Amino acid sequence: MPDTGKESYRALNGLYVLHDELGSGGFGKVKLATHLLTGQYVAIKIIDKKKIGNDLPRVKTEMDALRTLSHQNICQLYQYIETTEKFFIIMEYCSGGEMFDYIVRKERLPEAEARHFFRQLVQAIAYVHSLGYAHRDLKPENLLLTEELKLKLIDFGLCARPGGPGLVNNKPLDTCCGSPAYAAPELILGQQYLGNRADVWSMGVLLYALLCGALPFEDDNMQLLYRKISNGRYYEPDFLTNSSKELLKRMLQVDPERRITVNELLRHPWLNSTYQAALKWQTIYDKNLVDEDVAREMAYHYGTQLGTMVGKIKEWRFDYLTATYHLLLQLKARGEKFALPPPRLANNQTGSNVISSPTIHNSLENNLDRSGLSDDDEEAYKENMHFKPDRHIAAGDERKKQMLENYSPFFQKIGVFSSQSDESGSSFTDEFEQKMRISKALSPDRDKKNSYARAVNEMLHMPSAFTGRSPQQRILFDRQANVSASTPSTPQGTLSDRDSRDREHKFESLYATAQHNHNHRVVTKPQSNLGYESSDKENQQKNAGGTTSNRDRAAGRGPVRITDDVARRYIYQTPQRPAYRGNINTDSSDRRPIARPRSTDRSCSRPIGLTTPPSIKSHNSPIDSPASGANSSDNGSRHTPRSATKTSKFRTRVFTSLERKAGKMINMLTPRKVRNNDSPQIIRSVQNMVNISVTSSDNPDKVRNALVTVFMQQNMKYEASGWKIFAWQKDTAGGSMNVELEVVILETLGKVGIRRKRLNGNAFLYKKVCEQILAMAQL
Ligand SMILES: Nc1ncnc2c1ncn2[C@@H]1O[C@H](COP(=O)(O)OP(=O)(O)OP(=O)(O)O)[C@@H](O)[C@H]1O
Repeated sequence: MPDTGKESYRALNGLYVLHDELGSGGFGKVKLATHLLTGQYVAIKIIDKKKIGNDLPRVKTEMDALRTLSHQNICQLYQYIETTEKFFIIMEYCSGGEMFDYIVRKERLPEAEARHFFRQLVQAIAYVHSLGYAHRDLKPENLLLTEELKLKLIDFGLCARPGGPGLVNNKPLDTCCGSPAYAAPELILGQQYLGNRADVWSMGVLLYALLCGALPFEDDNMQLLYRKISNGRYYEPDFLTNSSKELLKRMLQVDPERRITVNELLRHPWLNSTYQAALKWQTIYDKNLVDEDVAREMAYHYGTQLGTMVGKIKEWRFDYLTATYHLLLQLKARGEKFALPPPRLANNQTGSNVISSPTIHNSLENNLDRSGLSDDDEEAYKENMHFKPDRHIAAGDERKKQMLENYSPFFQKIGVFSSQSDESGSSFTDEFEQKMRISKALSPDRDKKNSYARAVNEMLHMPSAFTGRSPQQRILFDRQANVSASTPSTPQGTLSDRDSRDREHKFESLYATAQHNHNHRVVTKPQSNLGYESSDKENQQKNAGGTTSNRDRAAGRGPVRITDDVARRYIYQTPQRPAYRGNINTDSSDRRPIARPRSTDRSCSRPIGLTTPPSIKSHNSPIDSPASGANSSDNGSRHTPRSATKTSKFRTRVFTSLERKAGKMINMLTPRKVRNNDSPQIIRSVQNMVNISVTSSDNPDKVRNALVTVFMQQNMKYEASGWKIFAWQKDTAGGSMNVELEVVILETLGKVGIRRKRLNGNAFLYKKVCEQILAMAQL
């Protein structure tokens, strides 16, 4: 049966609302989403089972690792859902984007800042190794940043745990994997190797990239690249300090036996220079400890005893409960309110005798050690905390249209709820969700709007299995009952001391809030202590007026005013001009969308020096993790390794930024609206934009034609749709790169701009292509 899209996402109904795409891999995509109960953003990796085929073990490997690993510098797994068609991996959302983009923006990092990031990477890797894992695919694309520029390691699809749980990483592996430019010599020579030693080499390459803005080993020719790596000779720029040079030398040591170990790294003077405290690599999360405040809040919401709730949390089932716990814990760590909607039952009592850690996460998580940053670094750091890469901004209007289609049920719900707003409590999302599912399951072919509306209506009158009352009756009951008398005390006081208005409106506005916030770009920053960056004047004005704050709204608290304006925003459309396609390849199989190839194992059995380059098919080691053992080699031809696409075209000063050359360092911005269906998107704010090139033209048609002409001249594959042009190109490592260029109008400058976006693939190639195209277009 064909994948009907929405149907295959049914498992998320009532739990999450999907938003823009954050990135994509060979097997699927990663989407931004809102966790409805807490109103917090999450990232959901959606993997299509049909597409992964024999690579299923890689997903299992990643899942096993993510379930085990929990560390402040590793992207936290929240929930895992498997359906017949898909895997949904729900994770912490890292809104700061990829480390790669950060380096690109800064060209190269000052030593203190490089140290600041590198310390966090070493912490993560020391922890990973301590649990017997090796990551084996370390590169800047797999390091994400949070809004606060905390580093988070992702992508454990290639990791190995050779010794099994709890054993030190000392059993040799022989599966060569990862990205060629980051691979250790012993890997590319096809020798057996120790995963932890190989990771240290890749970290050396990473450190070099941070400090120099270039890769130490790079060549278009794979054979030459391998030769350079196995010789271990690289260029040392003069600006590197002696201490940096010494550290790099020890990490990029060809002989793994002589290479610095992670333990030595932790104590190395370069890492600790100017820092007051030694590196704390241990995790701040202890699975045996549950935060009492958070558990109490959840117990209150779910109408159960505290002891029972703690027990449930400690099962770490990675279900919605686990996700809710982690998200609340994060809110608490940031010093924000973490209230859930009112309880389903108002008469449950608290338990006691709980092992709890009310302060541990809070105190540790907030104490990211910045003592090694100078005042200047700190300023630059703060400034960059507001940097957000392009891909995290609202996507085009086509997506808005799609969202309108996808989420019309939510508007149905909003309609019902707003008419009930005085009465509606917030304790019935579960029933609602259940009803929606039942309704959809029973009548998949019926008009969805009607079935949702009916479900909502029925739900409002459906007697609860617990109380026998319908939600409407229960709201009245809850109001009459003295809730505070039956609610447990918390360290902050009784629950009734809290903002009851927040609670009453919470569920009523959950669905509305998620969509409203997202579409109005009330950025639900996980790190909202940095201040809100709403671009929505309406919201800012409301804030100034002292009504519901953006923060409250972002957290799903407080009433959401649903105006016609909200609905209007959904109808902005991407200009639907007939798509015209490049003249290169008319074979439909070669058209967009091209899924980003994943990193994958590749065989290194053929040592360097042979005329035929090593195959990129995988071969497996019996010593390797059991999961990786099932990766069959024939799969290598199905999925081009993403890693192979990322690093081959790396020249000296690869990070030389296009924006810098143009003197137009520009930051992320929020798209507003389009003028009409035939006009490009209008960008109002031009402050700090990084992903937009300003042209000298005020004629969008001319700019678009110029771009298309260059694509044609260059014989590049492209496809134009409306004001967007998608292009893709193969790189020497066998992968590909996809770029999107969009013609936009920069309102304040009165000029046409070109918004660039790397959809997937080799980041370095992306930069090069963008530079070439824009230079040739002479705009
Ligand atoms: N938690 C997250 N928060 C924000 N963005 C994310 C998150 N996880 C992934 N992304 C984005 O999605 C992209 C793809 O993610 P990821 O590398 O995990 O996919 P993949 O399919 O495993 O890719 P690969 O081909 O490298 O195996 C990342 O490069 C990143 O830009």
